[in-house]
Amino acid sequence: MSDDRIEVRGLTKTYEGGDPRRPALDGVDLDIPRRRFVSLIGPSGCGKSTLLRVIAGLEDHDTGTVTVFGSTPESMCEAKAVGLVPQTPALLPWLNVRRNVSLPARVNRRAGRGSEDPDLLLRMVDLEDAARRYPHELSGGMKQRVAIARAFGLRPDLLLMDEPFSALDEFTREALQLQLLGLWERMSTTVVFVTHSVREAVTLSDEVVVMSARPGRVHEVLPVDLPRPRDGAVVTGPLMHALEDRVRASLQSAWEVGAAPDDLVRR
Ligand SMILES: Nc1ncnc2c1ncn2[C@@H]1O[C@H](COP(=O)(O)OP(=O)(O)OP(=O)(O)O)[C@@H](O)[C@H]1O
Repeated sequence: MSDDRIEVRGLTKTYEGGDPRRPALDGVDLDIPRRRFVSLIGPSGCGKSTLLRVIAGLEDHDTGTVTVFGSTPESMCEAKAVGLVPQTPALLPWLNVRRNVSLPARVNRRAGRGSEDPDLLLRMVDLEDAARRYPHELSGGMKQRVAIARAFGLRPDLLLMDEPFSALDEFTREALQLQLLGLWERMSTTVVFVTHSVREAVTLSDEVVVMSARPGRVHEVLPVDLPRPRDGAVVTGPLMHALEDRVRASLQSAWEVGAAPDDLVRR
């Protein structure tokens, strides 16, 4: 057990009422060192969200072990050391943007943790001018920026993000990716990011974890040796395209594993 990484060993999980021959997770092994940005990608239903929720301490598992920087997921969760950004931002509708973003400061004071200056966070996601607006007055992209700023406000040791940009148009998505990287570089948080976009996974990550369905487990971990910052020249360069092709090929072979007859898969 190490305090400088997330360690997942032999993790299995079958949901109540689910078919025991088709666990959501079936022997997941994974190491994520502290301060890395790691993306999970894989076919629909391969268990990405389930893995995220188990690491977050929000979901039980059946067998195997999960330790997050030397602690259990549940104790990390209780200590407010883990943040979760879901696909749909859950903002408090009766609080304006600034008060939504400053909410963690109050929670953190109770948990004895420091927190980040809300005005700095709003600047970093380019929302200073919207500080007094209410959630119903914001676009989808703005709401997600508020949710991300708020999540970083907790100064979490670990931030788990479940397809946070999937509902956004491509232009907004790319702008938010850059803002997210800016926050991550400043806060040195460990980020685990679920996405269906190969380009997004490669743009953001130090490593891309490709998962297979049936069995739901790690198929391959691909390092992303692109320089940072990931500016225009980097994300349009030949190395970027080569890495995207590499991830696509891995996804294809992960998909072929999932498409194999059950008796072969489970042998
Ligand atoms: N609450 C639940 N109850 C029962 N089964 C569930 C539940 N949540 C997920 N599952 C099942 O577990 C498996 C993995 O689901 P999960 O949502 O983790 O996959 P995913 O890779 O995140 O999928 P997607 O990419 O479509 O979001 C699927 O077969 C799904 O139907």
